[in-house]
Amino acid sequence: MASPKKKLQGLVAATLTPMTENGEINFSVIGRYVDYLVEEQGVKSIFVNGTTGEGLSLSIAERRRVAEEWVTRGRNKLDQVVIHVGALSLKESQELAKHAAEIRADGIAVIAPFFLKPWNKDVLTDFLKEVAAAAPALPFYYYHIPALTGVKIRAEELLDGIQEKIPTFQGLKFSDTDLLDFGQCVDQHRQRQFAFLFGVDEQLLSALVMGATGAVGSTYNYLGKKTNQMLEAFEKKDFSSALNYQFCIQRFINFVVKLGFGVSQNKAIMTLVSGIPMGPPRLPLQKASREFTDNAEAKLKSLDVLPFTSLEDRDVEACS
Ligand SMILES: CC(=O)N[C@H](C=O)[C@@H](O)[C@H](O)[C@H](O)CO
Ligand SMILES: CC(=O)C(=O)O
Repeated sequence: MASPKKKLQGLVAATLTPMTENGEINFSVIGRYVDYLVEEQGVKSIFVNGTTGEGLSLSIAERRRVAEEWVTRGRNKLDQVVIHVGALSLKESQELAKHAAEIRADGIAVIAPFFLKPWNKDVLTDFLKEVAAAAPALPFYYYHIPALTGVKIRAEELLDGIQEKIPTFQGLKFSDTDLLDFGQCVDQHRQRQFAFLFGVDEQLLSALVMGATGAVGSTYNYLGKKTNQMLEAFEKKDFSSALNYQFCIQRFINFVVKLGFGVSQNKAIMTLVSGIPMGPPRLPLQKASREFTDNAEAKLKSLDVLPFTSLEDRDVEACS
């Protein structure tokens, strides 16, 4: 059984998968990427090969190599490296789970299969159980993202009795806006020491109120520092500061959502903010436009959330 050694908590960056202009994975920048997260963003845990990492658009061989590179580069620098091993094929998912254990990742996460779908809780649990069993020593997290998988089984229902079926079950990554469902997951399992990781970055403060123990998200790659300030304010019960930080983050996310925001745009923003080239996404995604990047840059500057912002760029929106 998985040792509930260290609980996954705080901010977890959902890593982007850097690519070269001709669409191959650019392994050479992953070391710099780790240092950037730790030193510039104060983010010490990562979630690899998920939505943001285009995990489902990579081959199994690529997913293995990407996972290996993050684990290797993150050694002695990162707290935890969780690998998303979800796939449509149970066999592939098991292979990836086993591999994650071999390379000594800190945990695995799985989304619901989304083409031929499980239609009820028991079938979904059976699938997850088979994957978890391929890595019996690794903490297992269910990754709930109904808008993308189309599997709308409520997390609260799924969690009911799950540890009896999946002894390594250790928590939930909840990427949905249904705070009734999320709150009931926390309420019903509080005593079990599960990790409740929220995945809608622009609403994290509401999830903290509901008992989230951490968060996994794409924007922590470049808004990690700002979000950490929100977490600190929340810890200190300084709710008005926490709300100011959340609103600041929301102003940015709301702005880019209106322009069209997803993995491609996250790659462009991360390249801009960190200076580390993330490259284009892989088809079926398309590279963000130059216009998007220019607009996002101007917005980040006006909000004063980034190191590159100079005082002259401040305006009334600036978040302090
Ligand atoms: C659908 C998706 O990619 N969700 C991410 C994590 O689950 C989030 O980090 C979002 O990118 C973020 O909340 C912005 O909407
Ligand atoms: C956001 C997230 O958790 C993912 O990219 O999978």
